[in-house]
Amino acid sequence: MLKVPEHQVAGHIAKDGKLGPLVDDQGRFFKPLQGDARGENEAKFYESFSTNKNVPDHIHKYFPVYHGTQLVEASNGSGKLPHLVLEDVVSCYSNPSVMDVKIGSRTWYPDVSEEYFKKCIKKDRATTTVTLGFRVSGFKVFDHQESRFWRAEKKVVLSYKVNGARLALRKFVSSNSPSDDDDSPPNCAFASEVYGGSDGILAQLLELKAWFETQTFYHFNSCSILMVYENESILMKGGGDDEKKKKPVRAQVKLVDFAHVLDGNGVIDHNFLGGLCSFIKFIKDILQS
Ligand SMILES: Nc1ncnc2c1ncn2[C@@H]1O[C@H](COP(=O)(O)OP(=O)(O)OP(=O)(O)O)[C@@H](O)[C@H]1O
Ligand SMILES: O=P(O)(O)O[C@@H]1[C@H](O)[C@H](O)[C@@H](OP(=O)(O)O)[C@H](OP(=O)(O)O)[C@H]1O
Repeated sequence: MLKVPEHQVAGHIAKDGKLGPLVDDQGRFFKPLQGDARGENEAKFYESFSTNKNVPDHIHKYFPVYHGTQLVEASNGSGKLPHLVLEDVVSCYSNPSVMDVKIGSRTWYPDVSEEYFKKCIKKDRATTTVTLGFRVSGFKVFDHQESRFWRAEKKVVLSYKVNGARLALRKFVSSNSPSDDDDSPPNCAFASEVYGGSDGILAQLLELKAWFETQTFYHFNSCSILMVYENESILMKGGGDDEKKKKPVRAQVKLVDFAHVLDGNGVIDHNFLGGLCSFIKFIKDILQS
């Protein structure tokens, strides 16, 4: 039985009769192929990437596993539609905190229509895409004090300027109750466990950066970094039984949304690489502060 994903933080959402992704209980994420070139392009990317032997295994792990396409009953009631069948990257968590960050200082790319260019540049200028080389697209944090999720409001997220983006990255790893109009500064209680450490978010981003410094196969236009972790496992550390103490934090970085990936044609993806470097600097600053 397919259902609407509980932990989706951005993009097209399957509600109010709209077309959006679905998940099953086997850890698979079904993303409908958008009826235009975007769906076809994303499927083409996954076919190419999943069989590309030039991409090292330690890089493949930053992408959802691809299980082909399948006709399934669409969320908008329009009958069976082709869907990408992907690994549901949050299915192994019980209460995941999730953030989607769109990377790049532009989301448009050469040869798009005038209409698409205008739509993109408007949003790129209104958000931190142009100024920072990335923008937060959405996030949710598991609030332990209240034992429930807190979700950032989409219109607030899309209005972030530099300080808003910095604050969001701090809230994402804080244990004091988050809110959009909270005066108390985020305490960054989970920063060192989630962003830091030998297998934390920063280490993973640096591994990705090293690949982006040389890879010229693909240009990842308008693609997002998804960060996921479980704060429950951090809070349980140091107390409780041994099993709980051993539960790993499992902070993960995954790349998602490949509807606008182009062939790299032997050229470095400097739009993604530049955005990634800028994003890394923000994460480093939080760790150092
Ligand atoms: N493989 C996955 N596993 C779990 N969640 C995912 C996966 N892929 C995407 N998501 C969730 O869905 C959201 C939207 O994903 P994606 O960007 O691929 O969709 P989209 O509708 O093409 O978005 P946009 O409108 O920004 O182009 C992500 O922010 C994330 O929360
Ligand atoms: O950031 P938001 O507010 O969620 O807005 C969406 C986001 O900009 C997507 O990147 C875009 O899809 P493309 O990048 O594929 O164009 C989508 O366009 P759409 O609504 O025309 O699908 C927007 O709705």
